[in-house]
Amino acid sequence: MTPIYDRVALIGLGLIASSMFWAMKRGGLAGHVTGYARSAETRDTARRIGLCDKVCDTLAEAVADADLVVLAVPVGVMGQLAQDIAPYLKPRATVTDVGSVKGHVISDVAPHIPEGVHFVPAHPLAGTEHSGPESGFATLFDNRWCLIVPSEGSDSEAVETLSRYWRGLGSNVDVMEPDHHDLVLAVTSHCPHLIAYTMVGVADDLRRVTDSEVIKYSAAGFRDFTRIAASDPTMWRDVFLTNKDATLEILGRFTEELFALQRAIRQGDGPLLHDYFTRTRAIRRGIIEAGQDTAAPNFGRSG
Ligand SMILES: NC(=O)c1ccc[n+]([C@@H]2O[C@H](COP(=O)([O-])OP(=O)(O)OC[C@H]3O[C@@H](n4cnc5c(N)ncnc54)[C@H](O)[C@@H]3O)[C@@H](O)[C@H]2O)c1
Ligand SMILES: O=C(O)C(=O)C[C@]1(C(=O)O)C=C[C@@H](O)C=C1
Repeated sequence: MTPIYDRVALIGLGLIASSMFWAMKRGGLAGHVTGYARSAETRDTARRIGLCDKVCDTLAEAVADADLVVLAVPVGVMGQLAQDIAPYLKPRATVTDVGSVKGHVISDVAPHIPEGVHFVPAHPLAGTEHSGPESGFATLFDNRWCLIVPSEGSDSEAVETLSRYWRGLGSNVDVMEPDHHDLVLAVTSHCPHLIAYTMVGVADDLRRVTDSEVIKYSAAGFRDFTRIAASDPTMWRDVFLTNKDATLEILGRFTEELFALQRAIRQGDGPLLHDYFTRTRAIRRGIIEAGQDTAAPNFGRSG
């Protein structure tokens, strides 16, 4: 297959960048891939496992000839990174990101993108609780959505080429406005993570009372929470600090619903609880019927 980009640079060699590298190789999407990570230890690991055709010791070398530069670092440092790479970008290159929040990333990154370089933000709706260069795998993006969130004035040809690239990585592609993206993700990803973090925190408090029983008798529901709550603390701190308005809006609604259910339990209101759970079961069934239940733990992992 003819590569979609001759040269790709991956900045930040964690779960998403390493999965992208293996998926690019599988699909023959890039001629040559450079990689850069901040720490020498991560760069050494990347070299040892054959991640990237060349692992560079400087940002300048990694991005210099790249047709596509992928920012795959926590959302809180995207702006600084864009500023650092700006002087070395090739004219007509495309810069993209994979950050979980879009509005904040766009306002932090866009001002640093030089004239003649295209900026096309994106977000793959695929991940695991693991992080780092060794956590990636080629099938991570298969049959998952990637949302392309063009910033003001994004070049339409650059958007089309990046969409083709994401389809080559295995994803379905949709285009979305930044504010809408951040609200949708607050509902489907950000607040569920916060709730999981909270529930595991509650259990941890309780553990002091029940000793190790929380771990020993951990039921499937709680275990699902602990998987999510094991996700990278830096990444998730940055998500909440940068998607503040949308997550606070959804948490407000969540708290109201929780109070309503709490009152139903106190008042022994069985019909309310039954109706509520019937409605939520229908949502789950709708997801399965739409073929979207690809988020099960380790879905698609080979080992
Ligand atoms: N993990 C997921 O489920 C998931 C899914 C979709 C999108 N994302 C987004 O993708 C991005 C990367 O997440 P990940 O899961 O690959 O994280 P990760 O922790 O596996 O990797 C992030 C990498 O960025 C590096 N890094 C951190 N600060 C840096 C800096 N200032 N300069 C250079 N490198 C720096 C880290 O050392 C690490 O190698 C984040 O913006 C995240 O929001 C994550
Ligand atoms: O499957 C998981 O472990 C994830 O948390 C992946 C997940 C999600 O919430 O679905 C997490 C953050 C992203 O930005 C996109 C995907």
